[in-house]
Parts: sequence; structure tokens; C-alpha cells
Amino acid sequence: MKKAEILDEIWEVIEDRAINPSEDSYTTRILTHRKGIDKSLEKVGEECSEFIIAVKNGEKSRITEEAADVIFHLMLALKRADIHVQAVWDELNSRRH
Ligand SMILES: N=c1c2ncn([C@@H]3O[C@H](COP(=O)(O)OP(=O)(O)OP(=O)(O)O)[C@@H](O)[C@H]3O)c2ncn1[C@@H]1O[C@H](COP(=O)(O)O)[C@@H](O)[C@H]1O
Repeated sequence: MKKAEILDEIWEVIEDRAINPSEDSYTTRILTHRKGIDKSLEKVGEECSEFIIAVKNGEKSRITEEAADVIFHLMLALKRADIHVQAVWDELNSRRH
């Protein structure tokens, strides 16, 4: 699967979980957490730290896993902040030269 497709698919699932909460869903747990967006922001910080540690330790497979965690939790935080992920793609696109 191409990178843009997987990102779009994950965003669709996040949007769906926001409308249709599911009891055993991690995504739902973060989106409906009692700490609100703070839980989501905590996770972004935590996953970024884990990514940095993996890079510093040169753990190739961990780097990949932690990068995926950062991207996923960043998307959850965007949803929580009511920003559509497309706005980020548009921003990146506008920077191309
Ligand atoms: N991409 C992901 C994804 N990446 C990471 N994670 C979860 O993120 C969590 C991060 O790991 P941690 O060890 O920090 O988790 P934790 O200790 O349980 O979390 P906290 O108590 O600290 O909040 C793990 O529980 C992972 O399962 C993800 N969970 C879901 N997805 C996607 O979201 C979709 C919907 O899944 P549900 O969340 O099950 O609805 C899935 O099909 C996937 O595509």
C-alpha cells in the first residue's frame, strides 16, 4: 500500500471512531479520554521521546515502529484539535519549490 493511501485510511478510521466510539478501541480511548486533548498531547510527547531514543541507540526496527507511533498519535492530536489532516498535506504542498 502506498504511503498516502495508508495515511488516508487511518484518518478515515480516526474520523469513524470519533463518530462511532468502540469500547475496545485504543483510538476511541484516546479521543474520549477524561484528560481531553492533554492525553493526546502527552502521547505525542512520549512517542517523540521514544523515537529520539531509538535513533540515538541506532535500533533500526524500533526507529520504524516509533516513527509510526509518532505519526499515528500526531493524527489523533490533530483530530482532537479539530484540524483536518488534509490541512497539513496542503501546507506541505504549499512549501514545495
Ligand atoms: N496505527 C495505529 C496505532 N499505532 C499505535 N497504536 C496503539 O498505540 C498504543 C501506544 O503504545 P503505548 O505502549 O504507549 O500504549 P499504552 O501504554 O497502552 O497507552 P497509554 O496508557 O500510555 O495511553 C498501543 O496500544 C498501540 O496499539 C495504534 N492503534 C491503532 N492504530 C490504527 O488505528 C486503527 C483503529 O484501531 P483501534 O484503535 O483499535 O480502533 C487501527 O486499524 C490502526 O490502523
